[in-house]
Parts: sequence; C-alpha cells; structure tokens
Amino acid sequence: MMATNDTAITPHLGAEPGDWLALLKPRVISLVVFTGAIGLFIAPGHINPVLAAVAIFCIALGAGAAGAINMWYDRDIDAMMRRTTDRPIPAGRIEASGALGYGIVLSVISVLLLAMATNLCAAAVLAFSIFYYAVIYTMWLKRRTPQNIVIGGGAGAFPAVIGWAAVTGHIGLLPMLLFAIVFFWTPPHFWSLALYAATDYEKAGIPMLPVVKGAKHTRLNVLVYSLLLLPLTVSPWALGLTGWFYGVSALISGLAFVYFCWGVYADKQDAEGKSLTKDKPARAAFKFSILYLFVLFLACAIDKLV
Ligand code: HEM
Ligand SMILES: CC(C)=CCC/C(C)=C/CC/C(C)=C/COP(=O)(O)OP(=O)(O)O
Repeated sequence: MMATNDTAITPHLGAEPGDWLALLKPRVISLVVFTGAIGLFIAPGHINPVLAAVAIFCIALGAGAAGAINMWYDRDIDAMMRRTTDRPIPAGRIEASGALGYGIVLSVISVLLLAMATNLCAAAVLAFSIFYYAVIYTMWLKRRTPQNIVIGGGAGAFPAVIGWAAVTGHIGLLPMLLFAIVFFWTPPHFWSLALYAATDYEKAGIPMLPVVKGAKHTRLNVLVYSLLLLPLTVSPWALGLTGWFYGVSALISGLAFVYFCWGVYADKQDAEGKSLTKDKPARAAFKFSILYLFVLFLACAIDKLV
C-alpha cells in the first residue's frame, strides 16, 4: 500500500554537500540539459557566449530544482523502493522541509536569472516546465494514472525549446519537433525501466503501466512508441529544417532503437509470472534509449556545422 506521510523515513542524520547535489538528480538532468544546449546551439541568430553559458546553467538549475521538489513530495514512496531508498530525504540525511525550500529558492533563481540573461519567453517556458514536472507530473499524475509518463513526459521535453527561445525570443517549428521527439521518446525510455522495476513500483502503490496493465501490454507499448518516434525524428530533415547528416543519423539510430524495443516486445520472460528484475532486453533498451537521444541531438548540432 502507498505511504502518505513520513512514517517510513528515518531520523535526520546530517547531510554531506553531495546530498544537496543528489537532490538535483544530476545524472538524469545531464541529458535534459544537453538537449537544452543543443536547442540553443542550433537556433538561428546570435547570443553572447557568456549569456549562452548562463542560459544553460539556468536550465540545469531549474531542472535540478524541480527534481528536489519531486524528491520532497515523493519522500514516502522513495523510502519504499530499493532504487530510491538511499536518497537524501528517505535516508534521513536531509529534512523534507529543507529540500522543499531549497527546490523553491533554486527554481525562482533559475527563472529570474534566465529572464535577466536572455528573455521573458525562455524564462516563462522554464517556469512552466518546472511547474509541469514538480506539480503536474509529480503531484497530480504520477500516483493517479498509468498514462503519467505519456503526459508527464512533456516536462523533460521543454529544455530544447528553452534553449532555442533563449536565442530567438520565440518558439519555432524545429524546437516544437524536438519537443515532440523527446515527448514520444520518454514512454519507451521509462517503460523499459518500469518493466524491470515493476516490483518496486507495485510495492509503493504507483500505477505504472506494467503494474496496472501487465508486462505484455507494456512491451507492446514500448515497441509502438519507438515506431511512432522513427518518422517523427526524421521529419525535421523531411521538412527541410535540417540537412542530410541529421536525417541519416536519425534514421540509423532510430532503426537501432526500434531493434532494442523489438527485443523488449519479443521477450516472454513474464509469461509465467516470473520476476522481471533480470529483464535483460528491457535493461538494454533503457540504456540504449539514453545513448539514442544523446546521439540524435548531437547529430542535430553536427548537422549545423557540416
Ligand atoms: C516523465 C518522464 C521521465 C521519467 C518518468 C523518467 C524516469 C527515469 C528513471 C526512474 C530513471 C532512473 C533514475 C535513477 O535510477 O535514479 C531515469 C534515468 C534517466 N533518465 Fe529518465 N525519465 C523521464 C524523462 C527523461 C528525459 C526527458 C530525459 C532526458 C532528456 C531523461 C534522461 C535520463 C537519464 C540520462 C537517465 C540515467 C541516469 C543515470 O545514469 O543514473 N529522462 N529516468
Ligand atoms: C527544465 C525542467 C524542469 C526539466 C524537467 C526535468 C526532468 C529531469 C524531467 C525528466 C523527468 C524525470 C527525471 C522523471 C523521473 O521520474 P520520477 O521523478 O518519477 O523518478 P524517480 O522514481 O526516480 O523519482
């Protein structure tokens, strides 16, 4: 059953500086920030390099701050899952209220600094994406619907738009396509992980797709989203918004991702109700999803140079 308060959390034990950093989910946000940096790099127009660096820093700070608010809100369920039990709040190294204050202060700083360094459009999208991840996804959707990832995936899709807007002051077709790419990439990325972490989510009462609809249904959805993603990733090239280098890279890496997702779909490990924690195809698809998005955005940047 899902916890609703702090009963599962051990007493405060004293925080290391690394714990405050851990609240920002640095590993996860590294890729989000990378997509933001690429959005900024490929945008038409000029931005002072120092202001560009400040803009990327603000995206990192805002994403991290939203992560801290997420960890504050999710402290009860994080205490129940093996993957998250050692996070600073459930482990008792940082007090919940401290994490919340930290997340709010850093959110405000990131938005104000971005507004001062670039423009209101970029700052407004950053503010909305923090709200989207911390409130819409974390507080509203995550515990209510197995479609939490599909809708909530929007949060991590904004940084490319923010980077673009930081340079141009507005939003164009290419950043909207990049948004859509990250949006459709998120379900196969996360559901691959959710397949082998299903036991954890079940324990915490989170209605992730494998818990609610079963592994077979989730496997099919992983494959379907990877197939939908393929033409979407190629579309910037098809529409003449990028060159051949990006198009060919998107096609090859997209086919490779479909191959990994096919592996997830074809895996029948769960047929006899066995534990999925050793689900090798799902682990491989999750790992590859990260490399894939990295390569796709890198190709977008290289494309501008060739
Ligand atoms: C609602 C959307 C998303 C959900 C629910 C989700 C969920 C997760 C989870 C649960 C992990 C494991 C983290 C851990 O072990 O602490 C993870 C890892 C990761 N995610 Fe996502 N993710 C989402 C969107 C994204 C987006 C948009 C990006 C980047 C653009 C991203 C990049 C990563 C990376 C790089 C890792 C690996 C971190 C590591 O190496 O430890 N995720 N994701
Ligand atoms: C600019 C901005 C605000 C960007 C969004 C930041 C961001 C990192 C979005 C990705 C969403 C994400 C990491 C979800 C993790 O799910 P979870 O929180 O359910 O995972 P958990 O179980 O590991 O806590």
